[in-house]
Amino acid sequence: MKKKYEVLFYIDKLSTKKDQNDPSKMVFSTKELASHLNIQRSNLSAILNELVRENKLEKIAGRPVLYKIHNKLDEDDSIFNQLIGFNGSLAKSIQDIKSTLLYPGKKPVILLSGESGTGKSLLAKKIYEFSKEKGLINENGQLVKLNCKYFMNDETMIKNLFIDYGKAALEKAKNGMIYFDNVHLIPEKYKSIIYDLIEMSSLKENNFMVVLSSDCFNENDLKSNALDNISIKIDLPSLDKRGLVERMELVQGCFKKEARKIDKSIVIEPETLECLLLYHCKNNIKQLVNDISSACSHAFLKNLDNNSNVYVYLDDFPIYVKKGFIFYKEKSTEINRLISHDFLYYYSKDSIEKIKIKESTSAVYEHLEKQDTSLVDKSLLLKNKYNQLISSYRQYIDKEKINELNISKYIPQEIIDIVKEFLDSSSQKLKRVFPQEVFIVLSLHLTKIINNKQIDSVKNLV
Ligand SMILES: Nc1ncnc2c1ncn2[C@@H]1O[C@H](COP(=O)(O)OP(=O)(O)OP(=O)(O)O)[C@@H](O)[C@H]1O
Repeated sequence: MKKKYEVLFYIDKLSTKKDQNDPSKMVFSTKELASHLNIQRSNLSAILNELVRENKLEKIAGRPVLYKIHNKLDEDDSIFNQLIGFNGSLAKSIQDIKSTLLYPGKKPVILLSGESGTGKSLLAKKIYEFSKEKGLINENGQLVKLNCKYFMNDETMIKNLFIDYGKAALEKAKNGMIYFDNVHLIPEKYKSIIYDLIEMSSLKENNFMVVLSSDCFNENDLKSNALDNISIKIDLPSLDKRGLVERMELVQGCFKKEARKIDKSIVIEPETLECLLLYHCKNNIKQLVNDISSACSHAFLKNLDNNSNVYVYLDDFPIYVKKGFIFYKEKSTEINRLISHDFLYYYSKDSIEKIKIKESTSAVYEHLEKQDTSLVDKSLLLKNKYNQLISSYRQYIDKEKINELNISKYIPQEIIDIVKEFLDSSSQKLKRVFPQEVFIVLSLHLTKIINNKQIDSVKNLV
């Protein structure tokens, strides 16, 4: 690693450890740094001045001259910050990768482990870009990707990996980086090629960095001697483990990207966003990205003739996306915090806007009335709307301690009678008993609709 980055990384690390509330403790003299880093003072001064010129350090004039980090490394790290989750589920992994890369010594070998579609290739690309920016690999060094998937069943290809295609790839990766994808797919007897690859990477005439990726389900297959040389293993979380806030960021990012592609705004209903946050994505982010992209192209083709915004409906997605509603109940609190049900979401290439919709024009009801909405979709939509209704009224009912005995304080008697009659006859027809909560919610909801939200006792409802 270039000495310059060793110095910068060291100061950044010390600044993190020192008391950040006391700026006087975040500064360093050349003497102090020279003794810690074991670099001659004259060489160190030259490096420090270069870092000041590059705007990475600030020089504080005086005796002795002091230096401090201009921007913390984390703050000016625009490469990893492009990843969704850089300050959340990926924060520790990114910090570990940076520390490993910047630590003096020979080039590290990094193993990225995670289920399919969790972002291994994208992270490998960011490692390449970061390494290039920090001078760890050559300015002209290329990123070469070898996917074991394509030669796992082809013995000749595996054997020739270092002779034909492989040789050409190694040549191309000289002074750059090789990303060896899906290494767990290499048959056991050929695993030693990974070991050879790692050995070759450090030879002066090759000098490339090695990043490997593997599916975490097959980790045991990797525990062969061939992989003893790995410097660091990074586990990428599956989409379920990233949490809904990050998933929302991913969904929003995808719609913005699609809007950029078609150069039009994309309009999404809140119910669609809910399903996208909740459905089971077997192939993680990759599947989410693909499902959103195909729905957008489907909607775009339907709207080809007009110049207005492209509306992407739940119907444009496959049925398994719509089934996301099934999980609404267990995640309703978090979903309600993230998605506003009375708004339509407009995505353009560089902005997201929310526009209020009236209850009467709610997209859900429009959908229910549409001829081509299937019965399954209708029942899913209704079930979801019902769950939303219950959870939004429940807070109010709990707060006001409303029950069957005191409900007449809040609801006109005619409405109470109508709801009672309706539930009694439904109960007989459907042969089921409705809980008290259903009676209270229906009464409140009906009052709210009839009075157009003007009754004092219910006007604060959602
Ligand atoms: N942190 C992230 N932020 C934004 N987009 C991401 C992130 N991680 C992955 N993606 C996107 O998800 C998709 C899948 O990512 P990627 O191809 O890197 O996954 P993978 O783990 O290599 O997949 P596979 O195992 O199938 O090869 C890509 O479109 C990528 O841009």
